[in-house]
Amino acid sequence: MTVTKKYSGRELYDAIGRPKTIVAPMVDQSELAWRILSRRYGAELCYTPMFHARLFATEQKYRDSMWSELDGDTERDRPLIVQFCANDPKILLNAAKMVENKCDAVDLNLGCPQGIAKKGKYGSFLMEDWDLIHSLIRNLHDNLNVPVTAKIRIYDDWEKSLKYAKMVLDAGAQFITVHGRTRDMKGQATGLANWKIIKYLRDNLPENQVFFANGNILYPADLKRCEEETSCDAVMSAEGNLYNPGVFWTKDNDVDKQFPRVDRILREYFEIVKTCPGVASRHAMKAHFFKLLHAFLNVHKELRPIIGKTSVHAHFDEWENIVRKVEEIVEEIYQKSNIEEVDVITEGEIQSWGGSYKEVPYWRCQPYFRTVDGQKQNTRVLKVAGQQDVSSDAISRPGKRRHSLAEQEPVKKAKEE
Ligand SMILES: Cc1cc2nc3c(=O)[nH]c(=O)nc-3n(C[C@H](O)[C@H](O)[C@H](O)COP(=O)(O)O)c2cc1C
Repeated sequence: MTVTKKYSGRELYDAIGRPKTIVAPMVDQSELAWRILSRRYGAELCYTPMFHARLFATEQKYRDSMWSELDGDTERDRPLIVQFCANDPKILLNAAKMVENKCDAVDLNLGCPQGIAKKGKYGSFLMEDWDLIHSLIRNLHDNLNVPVTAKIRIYDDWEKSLKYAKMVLDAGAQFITVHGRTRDMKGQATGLANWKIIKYLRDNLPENQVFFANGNILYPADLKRCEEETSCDAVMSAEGNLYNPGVFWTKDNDVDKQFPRVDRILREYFEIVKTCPGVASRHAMKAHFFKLLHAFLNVHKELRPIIGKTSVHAHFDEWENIVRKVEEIVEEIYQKSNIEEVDVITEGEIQSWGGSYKEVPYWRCQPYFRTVDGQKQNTRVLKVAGQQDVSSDAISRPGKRRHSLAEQEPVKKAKEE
């Protein structure tokens, strides 16, 4: 069936309110509850985690584990783009048809760099087979009621990257997201995303093309910097959003929105999880607790094993105890300390990626930095809390971060392939 009228990219972008801030597709992490929370903190468009098209199309159990009746809900979960990995146009279409009335577009994952994606031939391992990519996108473009979009990685070769992006658009992709890393930039070799090539692609694609940039967002201020440096329509964040949902808050400099207190955000998130049907939001909960509390747990280490051993299937009361404990600890911090003096977000030195480092108290959400030696983390934050002082040299560039989850989670989910 050929669809007679559906939005072009620019029409769709306008129709969904010209979003500027985007929650990236993240396996096990951009599920319904997280999206609802992120939207409250400034995310204007969200992607689902990558769903495996064949499993989604053929296995009810898999589908139920990924998708609930509230996903794509017009009140709470839009605008929404559903992402699939696939290598068979018919199967992809079958999967996409199942969600086409519950989302604003369907995205093809062309970025997963995992070994499992290599084995199953999907994600970034389709980069060797442009004909297949073309037919995957074209078939959706011709037959789906909603537009198709694509998220790509780059090649080392800028010209090849440009030809590649043009091919993806020629096939029918209406939005293109460029993650400014090559397929080999993963694990220890993740490195910095290259905004210059993102800009190069932007400049050499049709002016009207809806274009999103992805990579290296740590602070709200990085969003504007990225937009200016790449001329993109909107900026997508994955890790920055996971460690601090406030990363998308740009309306004002409200510290409570940009760097939320961990006790408050944890409570807010937990209450949202309780309202979400299906299992995906529950399954993702433990990982979200750890990330939201990352800096906090470096100080209150005693909570780590408690969270670690609490099952995602445990009664909510067990999780409630953890949330309460965090609330008590932060309450105590505010009672004991002269918070006026320490609870200040100050600008640090300019880092080599171009942004400025901020000193954020450990009881507030903040980006995750790994140190050069991989041993100590968030040492600057501890310094603010008066517990430790270290040289700024101990802080690595964001490029030293390892996207361990980015690399591992898709393996877990897609291992049936
Ligand atoms: C936990 C996690 C899961 C991810 N899962 C997906 C995914 O399902 N689909 C996808 O296209 N990219 C996935 N990615 C990659 C991100 O969407 C993003 O392209 C990458 O992390 C770079 O953005 P960042 O620098 O803001 O983290 C994942 C990343 C993380 C951290």
